[in-house]
Amino acid sequence: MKNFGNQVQFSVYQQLEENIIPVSYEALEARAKEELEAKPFDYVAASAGVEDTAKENNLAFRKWRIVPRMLRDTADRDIGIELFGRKLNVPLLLAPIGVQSIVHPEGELASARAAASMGVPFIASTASTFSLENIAAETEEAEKWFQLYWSNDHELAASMVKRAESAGYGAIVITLDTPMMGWREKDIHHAYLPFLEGKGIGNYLEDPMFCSRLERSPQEDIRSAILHWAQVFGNPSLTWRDLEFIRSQTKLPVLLKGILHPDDARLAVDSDVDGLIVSNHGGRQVDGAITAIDALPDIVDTVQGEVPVLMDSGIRRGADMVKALSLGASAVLLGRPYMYGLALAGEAGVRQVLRNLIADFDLTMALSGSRSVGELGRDLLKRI
Ligand SMILES: Cc1cc2nc3c(=O)[nH]c(=O)nc-3n(C[C@H](O)[C@H](O)[C@H](O)COP(=O)(O)O)c2cc1C
Ligand SMILES: CCCCCCC(=O)C(=O)O
Repeated sequence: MKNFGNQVQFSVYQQLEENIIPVSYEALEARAKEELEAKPFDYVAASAGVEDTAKENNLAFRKWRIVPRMLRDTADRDIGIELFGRKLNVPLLLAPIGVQSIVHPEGELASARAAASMGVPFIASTASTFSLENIAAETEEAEKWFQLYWSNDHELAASMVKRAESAGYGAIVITLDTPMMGWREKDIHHAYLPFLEGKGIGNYLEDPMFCSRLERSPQEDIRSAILHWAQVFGNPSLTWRDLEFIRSQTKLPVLLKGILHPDDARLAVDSDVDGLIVSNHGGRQVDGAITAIDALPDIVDTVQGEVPVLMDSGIRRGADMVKALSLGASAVLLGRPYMYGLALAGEAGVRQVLRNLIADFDLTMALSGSRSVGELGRDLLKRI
């Protein structure tokens, strides 16, 4: 993408393009709160405990300041990168987010289409409303990854990985931080878990291994299928030794999501994984956990470039992207902002969230004196 920020500014200032959703993240969230019922809004917006980590995820970015460089000829620039041998328009992916139909009936299908139209890889969650095959069909050749919640039924986990490979997904992301749900006070207050209403289990209901475990098909007895899902969803007994099993099931790159400790980063690299995602799950799991941007530098130093290190949790604006990439992230994942775009305007809303973020990133990078992502480095930042 060349000089994308200028193109967007031009078309918006000239009113060639309309703003269909609020531009600022804070206004976007506030509008989504007005539009959605309390239960689904809180499911997306809220986090674990007193939500300290969720708040700090955003504030921690402010402890890093960009020190822009001048007279560096940024007239002609390119924000593309290469990841696992594929070219990406921008160092950005859509984070895996489950059960998107609670905010919009087209859920993941709309988000995946918007991502594909912007050249941004979509990471489909195991907990998607729609099956991974249906999501893949919406995006055809576009780059997409599959996120695995590793069931305590190993054959079910293997079956999902194989389905993802057949459906054209380009990488497997194993999320390690959610073998069970964190203590999410607002959801508990509402007594709300969408999965128990049969939402967000499309990948299970269409899985032959899952269905083979049921006495009756989900069409005949959805209640039993939901109860079985609740029994097999997570696997808190996994250890580093188990990773070899998933590795043996696929030739795709395997990334681990939810790494925060440098020692775990080392163990991951030594376990032959292909990439890491530094993440605290948007503060939804361990309240009080270190923020992802604070965890990132030590992990990058530990990994020493052996595998790409991606990050999420708190990416809201272009400056956040510049800071994460300057600290050594290869790319970042966007989470809640696109869910609010989806809630307000479906596919077009997600596209506009992406448009604004990418334009902001392009301009912030250029105004800081870099022509390409490869030029971003720690020398551009000061910690205050
Ligand atoms: C509503 C919601 C559902 C999520 N579902 C998943 C999921 O199914 N799998 C997963 O790995 N992460 C999931 N996440 C975590 C995101 O992938 C990402 O780590 C998080 O949103 C980053 O925080 P941020 O959105 O505040 O930037 C979910 C997050 C939200 C808000
Ligand atoms: C039983 C836990 C399912 C969680 C799936 C969605 C998710 O990751 C989230 O944060 O919410």
